[in-house]
Amino acid sequence: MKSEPLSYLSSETIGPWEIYLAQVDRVTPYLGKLAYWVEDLKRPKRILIVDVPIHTDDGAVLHFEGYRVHHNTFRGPAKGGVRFHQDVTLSEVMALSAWMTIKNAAVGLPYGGGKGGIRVDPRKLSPGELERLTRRYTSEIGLIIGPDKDIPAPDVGSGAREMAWMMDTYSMNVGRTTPGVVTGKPIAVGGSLGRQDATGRGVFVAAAVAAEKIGLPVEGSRVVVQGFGNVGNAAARIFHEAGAKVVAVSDVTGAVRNDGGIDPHDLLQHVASLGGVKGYPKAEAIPASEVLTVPCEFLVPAALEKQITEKNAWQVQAKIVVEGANGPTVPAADDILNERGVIVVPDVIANAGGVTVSYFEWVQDFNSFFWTEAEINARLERLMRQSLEAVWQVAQDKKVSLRTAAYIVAATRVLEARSLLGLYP
Ligand SMILES: NC(=O)C1=CN([C@@H]2O[C@H](COP(=O)(O)OP(=O)(O)OC[C@H]3O[C@@H](n4cnc5c(N)ncnc54)[C@H](O)[C@@H]3O)[C@@H](O)[C@H]2O)C=CC1
Ligand SMILES: O=C(O)CCC(=O)C(=O)O
Repeated sequence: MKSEPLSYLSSETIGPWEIYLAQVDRVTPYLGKLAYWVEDLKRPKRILIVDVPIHTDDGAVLHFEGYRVHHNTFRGPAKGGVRFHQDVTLSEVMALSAWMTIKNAAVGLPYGGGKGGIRVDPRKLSPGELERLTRRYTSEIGLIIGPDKDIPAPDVGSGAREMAWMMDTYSMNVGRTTPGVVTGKPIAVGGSLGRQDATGRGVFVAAAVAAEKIGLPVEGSRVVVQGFGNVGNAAARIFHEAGAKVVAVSDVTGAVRNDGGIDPHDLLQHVASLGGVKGYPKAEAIPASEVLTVPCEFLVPAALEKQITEKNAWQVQAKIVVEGANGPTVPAADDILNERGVIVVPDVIANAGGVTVSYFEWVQDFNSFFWTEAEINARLERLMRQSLEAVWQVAQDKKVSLRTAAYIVAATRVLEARSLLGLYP
């Protein structure tokens, strides 16, 4: 794979939306006649900013800012998660929605791209306050969501519980039970088996396919995971079950390392009782910033954007970076890793397992007919394998990084749809 030009964009100044635009600029020369339509990729179709007021438990009124962005709907309804985090910005939600467009197209799901978020630290709200926040937000964005318009799902800070509240609020507002309005719901209200672990499982499959390509055995390999939430902990468990050794893990509370291996199931119990990996007694505490540079075969960033930058990319000691998170690597760091021969399996493929099983959930909800977990996992693995194999081939043929190759596949699908739909009038 040939290296691409070093980027002038510094991680200090670049925001998530600019990162996405830089990624689109890199793919444009490979789009042939479809480049005529590339501006479509650079503009979200629709942005909704909402005020979300709630009553706190002590009777005060608090206001939060919420967003729902439809980046694109050429290939189907918008689809993507909802983030509850204190640093959520419109630029971030725009980028996250655009990455959904690319991801859904890269794996061939019949969706456009959307994403939502509320700037809130959910750890500071009681369960009652969180429920009121989620319900009010759902009503506020109710105009633009729906099973055939835009289907939210979990992202950072939200999970099955919030999806149940969203489904119930939407259902109340439209007067009928509507499971297909959200995915990632609890099984009891129309959720899918396998969705909980699907993103982490997809990360594992992507890692295994990339490893096969370079003759690297997963069994006995070392894995480092940044972020031990839905994606990170599932990925760690599945790697561990496949015989890999998880040697370092971090989350917002801190980082721990044990070169002899950490049992992610045991770590999960520690996190469940103490709220984070900090203080895990069977590993050594290390500075959180060091986790990305611990020697390993697989590095799985599974937290937030802009973690691998031009500052630490030289020190990354992994053979393969598998992006569980969205946007963890800035373009300048992509170039450095490429230069150093570190393979980066990009977010838009590596973490597509979540939305893939969301798609299965949506299909099951429409049919009111539910599949077994074995069927779901097998279909997930097949789709992830096929998608990464196709992207790998493009990367070889065009001599580009896997990220640019994934964008070539995805942008071609999105813009082909645009060219067929035409412009009105
Ligand atoms: N939940 C899903 O199905 C999908 C999630 N993703 C992406 O995966 C990433 C993680 O999402 P989830 O696991 O769902 O979120 P989560 O809320 O379940 O977990 C986030 C984890 O990241 C940790 N974290 C936060 N800031 C950190 C920091 N500065 N350093 C280290 N760890 C930090 C948190 O402590 C927590 O362990 C996000 O980028 C998200 O967009 C991508 C595809 C699907
Ligand atoms: O499951 C989904 O619909 C979306 C998951 C998501 O937000 C993502 O892939 O980044």
